[in-house]
Amino acid sequence: MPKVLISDKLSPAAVEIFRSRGIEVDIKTGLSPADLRAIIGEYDGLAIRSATKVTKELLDVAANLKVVGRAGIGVDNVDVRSATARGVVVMNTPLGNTITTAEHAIAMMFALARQLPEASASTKAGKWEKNRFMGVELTAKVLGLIGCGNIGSIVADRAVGLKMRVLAYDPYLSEKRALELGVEKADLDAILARADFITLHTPLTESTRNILSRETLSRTKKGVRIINCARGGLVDEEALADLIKSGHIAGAALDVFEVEPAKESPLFALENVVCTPHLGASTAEAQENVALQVAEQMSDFLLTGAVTNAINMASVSAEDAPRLKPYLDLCKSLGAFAGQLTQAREGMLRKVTIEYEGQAAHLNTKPLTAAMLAGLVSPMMEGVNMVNAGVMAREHGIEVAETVHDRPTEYLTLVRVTVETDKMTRSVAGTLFAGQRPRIVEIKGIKVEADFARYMLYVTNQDKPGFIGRFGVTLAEHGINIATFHLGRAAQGGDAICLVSVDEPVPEAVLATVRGLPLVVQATGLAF
Ligand SMILES: NC(=O)c1ccc[n+]([C@@H]2O[C@H](COP(=O)([O-])OP(=O)(O)OC[C@H]3O[C@@H](n4cnc5c(N)ncnc54)[C@H](O)[C@@H]3O)[C@@H](O)[C@H]2O)c1
Ligand SMILES: O=C(O)[C@H](O)COP(=O)(O)O
Repeated sequence: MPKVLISDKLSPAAVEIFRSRGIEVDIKTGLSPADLRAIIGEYDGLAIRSATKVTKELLDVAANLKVVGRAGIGVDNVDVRSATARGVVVMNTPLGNTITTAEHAIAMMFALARQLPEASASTKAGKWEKNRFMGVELTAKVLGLIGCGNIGSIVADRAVGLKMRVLAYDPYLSEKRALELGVEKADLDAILARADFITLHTPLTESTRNILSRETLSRTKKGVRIINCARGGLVDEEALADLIKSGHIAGAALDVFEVEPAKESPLFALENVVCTPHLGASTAEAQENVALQVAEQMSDFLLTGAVTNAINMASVSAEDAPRLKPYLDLCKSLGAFAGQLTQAREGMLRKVTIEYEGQAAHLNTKPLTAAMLAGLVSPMMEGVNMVNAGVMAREHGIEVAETVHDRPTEYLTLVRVTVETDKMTRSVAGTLFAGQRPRIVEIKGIKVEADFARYMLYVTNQDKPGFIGRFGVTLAEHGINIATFHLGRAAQGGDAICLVSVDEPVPEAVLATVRGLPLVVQATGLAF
């Protein structure tokens, strides 16, 4: 039974889902990195929010970990690169808290415009300072959005409802989408120059880090108010504090900070600054949504192989997962077959072409290609699986091409892999027998029909009398029992192949003897 650790505060809905799906779950929040490292080896899944840091050091000792599920959006607390390298799927819940976070940004805008926190504190202190708190109206003001994805779009929608004019800066925002949202597509300079309020809704990346820097902040319209409910690090906090003190910026509302938990900041002492402790996603509704979603997604993955909302792997829907399962086995085995032959012949792998024909051409081929690559490169690289095979292949300079054929095929369904090295090109094709059982049907264009077996021996030879007898006797002399025996040839008297399944691995010394037999071109032992 898979075992999952919940290491941040998640709605109890998650626990219920895991348990109802038969997954063992432990809840241990607030662990130190060392304590988490000490126990992570026990778990197949780790469910987190933003507090747990999934570092390379943690992943290095997470021997059984298969999936990290982020109940929320941002995965900047996860070393996705290291997770991918270790073959761990990282998934998030991209829509569960978007409305709640957009509402927090709007709430922050109102709080800033009317100085609600200070007014409330002053009133509760019995001061009744009616003349101190003069606000500004939002109607007809310009709101500048930096980032107009899921959350930015909802903020835009609400702001349009408030009769604000909305400018949006987002390199991926199309004119059509801007029109639909009722926003004006703008560049960053236009936002800096024209916006009365600027709100950030991008992830923290190399291109967005410090997007509101001292330099860009100093080019904002005088009296602008800044809202950040996205990520700390998007705004230079020190520069922001200086420009508020100088009177150029009228105020700021921050839910996120460069260092969290934020215990001190030059901004905390300022009147026109509203701060919340990363509460953007903190509503009962959003937390229920993300907890349910992450638990469903992680359970589906651990129990059925379905992949939803993964950052580092192609999706496999719950509906597709059972249909793809035999194909994943077929592709992994075909890849392993081609990979073991290629390794044996010591050519540098340059290019892999994967062709899908018949029923296979109508499937979600991305995971199938990933499984094929995993099988193919695993004889050459350690720790490869479907998550990291593509990255590993790319890192080793292997070009990967995928072709889907819409043409009649002899088989109901067919997958072919062609491997090019600097010495040769070789292809292997397979089908599913009775829709379930992976079967090899072609090697190097030569027809052959064989099931995959745990141990196999692949021999190429000249099609002349005498080979089969000597080969059988050689194996018998070494006590190797042949379970199945399959032959194929390109033409009478031409190149021939022989694929046998055996009950145990064929020792290298026996392979050497087989290679020395008359008519044998090469012999390779295979394990699946
Ligand atoms: N405060 C919170 O509790 C809270 C809650 C949820 C999400 N968030 C954060 O909000 C951010 C946005 O979330 P989302 O769901 O809208 O993500 P999203 O991926 O739907 O949208 C992000 C948008 O940013 C745009 N973008 C990327 N680089 C950009 C750049 N250099 N300049 C301008 N735009 C750029 C993208 O094109 C995309 O449209 C994330 O970082 C997320 O972690 C915070
Ligand atoms: O990216 C997110 O989803 C938000 O930052 C929410 O973070 P939290 O789950 O820690 O509240």
